[in-house]
Amino acid sequence: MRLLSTVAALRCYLAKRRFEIQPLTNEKPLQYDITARSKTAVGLVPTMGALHQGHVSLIERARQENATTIVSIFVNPLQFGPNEDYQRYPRTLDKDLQLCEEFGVDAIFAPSPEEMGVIEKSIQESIDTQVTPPSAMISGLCGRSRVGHFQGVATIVTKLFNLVQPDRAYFGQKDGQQLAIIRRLVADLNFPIEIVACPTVREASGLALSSRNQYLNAELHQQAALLYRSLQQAQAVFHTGVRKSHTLLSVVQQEIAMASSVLVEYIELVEPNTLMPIETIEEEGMLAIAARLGSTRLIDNIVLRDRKPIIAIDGPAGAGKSTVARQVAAKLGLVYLDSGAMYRAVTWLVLQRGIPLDDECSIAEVASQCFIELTPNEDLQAPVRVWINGTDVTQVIRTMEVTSKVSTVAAQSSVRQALVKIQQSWGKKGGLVAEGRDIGTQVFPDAEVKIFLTASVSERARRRQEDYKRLGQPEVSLEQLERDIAERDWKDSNRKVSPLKKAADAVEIKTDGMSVIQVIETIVDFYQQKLS
Ligand SMILES: Nc1ncnc2c1ncn2[C@@H]1O[C@H](COP(=O)(O)OP(=O)(O)OP(=O)(O)O)[C@@H](O)[C@H]1O
Ligand SMILES: CC(C)(CO)[C@@H](O)C(=O)[O-]
Ligand code: BAL
Repeated sequence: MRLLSTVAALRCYLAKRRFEIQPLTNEKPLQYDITARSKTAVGLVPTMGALHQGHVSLIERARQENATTIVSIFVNPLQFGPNEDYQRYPRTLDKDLQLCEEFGVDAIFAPSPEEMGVIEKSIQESIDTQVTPPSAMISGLCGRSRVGHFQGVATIVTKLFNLVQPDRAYFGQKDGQQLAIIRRLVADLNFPIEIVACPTVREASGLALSSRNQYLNAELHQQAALLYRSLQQAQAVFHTGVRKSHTLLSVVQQEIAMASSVLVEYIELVEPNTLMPIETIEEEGMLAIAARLGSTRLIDNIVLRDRKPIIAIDGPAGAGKSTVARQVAAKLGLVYLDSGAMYRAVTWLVLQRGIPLDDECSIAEVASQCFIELTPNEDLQAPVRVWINGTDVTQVIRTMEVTSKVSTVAAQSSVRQALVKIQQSWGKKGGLVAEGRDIGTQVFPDAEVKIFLTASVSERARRRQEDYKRLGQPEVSLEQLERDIAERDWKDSNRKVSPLKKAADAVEIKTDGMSVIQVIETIVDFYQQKLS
């Protein structure tokens, strides 16, 4: 692990690293490895140090998804107000280094304020260029008492993004307002960076881990657990069907009033992306709290979601995902989101327009402007009906030509980005069974049920041979099919964009020796157990 403290060293390290890890095109092991990481991606975990298990969860996620993981440690003066705890903030670099080493971080970037070009003053006193998020996002919640805080965060995060130029950056849901502001920053300033939100890690008492918990004495530490407990009380009331903001907020207020030493700064219910206050939860709401315990200011939040469940089914080619997903959806009265059909529809459009498959820029243009509709077919055995730009392509997307080109088109990052956006907009209300390579990891990381459907290479080769036989296609040897499948697995799990990966919280079903009906029953049982 490298410790880098200057911009020059960081840039040199990244340039070398990016050169060293160029993928070797002929390096294609026959062994299928779902734990393989994207070969060139860089993941950034921005922190202020005093690392704890919350940070470790971000690091672990970054390690899973990238070839290189960089942790930045910088107590940023710009985000502290004149009366805040900048001087007192815990600085534990030696311990942080040990922890990063233990969890496989590749490099730490720990610059001084001078190196970052910021004087040790608040944002109001800074004379340099600043990044100001939309005022509606920084004036409520923490922004009310921490004036200038989010300009300080946005400015330093922009600098870190420009310095590291990561493919992905990892932030905790605990700082929910920060997360929404950074997502907006990335969208508004067109940073080509994926923002990955990680769930809040908590102590057994429910208290969210925070570097500031060290400030609490034993008694306050115990009382601090009330923050999350009060949010959980409101969540329980929400689950009984209450949607009104004032009722949910008063549940939190009543609960928190039990501890005299907890001084509430705010309790608010906002839309999690725009941070606008909401009266009634239509789809989702972030219930957020900030409170003082003695001189320590703590924050926490919980996202309340009123949506029907989503089942995410991922797995390698030939595992039977589409057959299973369609029938699971029908059994449970959910909509089947056929992502394969969406990628086929874009492929059809590309071919129809005569665009060469290596003209990624023209394909990006087509994908980012297309309009796709899917409607379930009454007949369970028949495929979902698909329209692209108003043309019904249900039949034509099943031709050999589209079949042979779809994986090349689907591997292009612009295509995946465009389609993931559409899928996520459909998923807002839930009630879906979606199937693909990255549904549980990228498209719906908060899906209620995640299944990883797989089968051995030999089993999938055998099934494909049977399919070909049934369709009257020329016979292909099992060895050839096994080689093809292993190669496709390798490509799917090693591509830079949305690689095939089993989500950490997915249940694996290996279908060797199982009938389709048995697989469907297993998933339906699991769904019913999980949601009961
Ligand atoms: N308990 C946690 N679970 C998940 N992520 C967390 C947790 N605590 C902090 N993070 C995330 O770690 C990143 C760095 O946060 P930071 O270094 O400010 O730590 P912190 O513990 O939140 O400190 P503080 O509470 O003092 O602000 C942020 O993206 C933050 O959301
Ligand atoms: C994102 C961040 C590292 C910027 O200084 C900080 O706000 C934090 O630790 O959450
Ligand atoms: N948003 C976490 C860092 C801070 O409170 O300044």
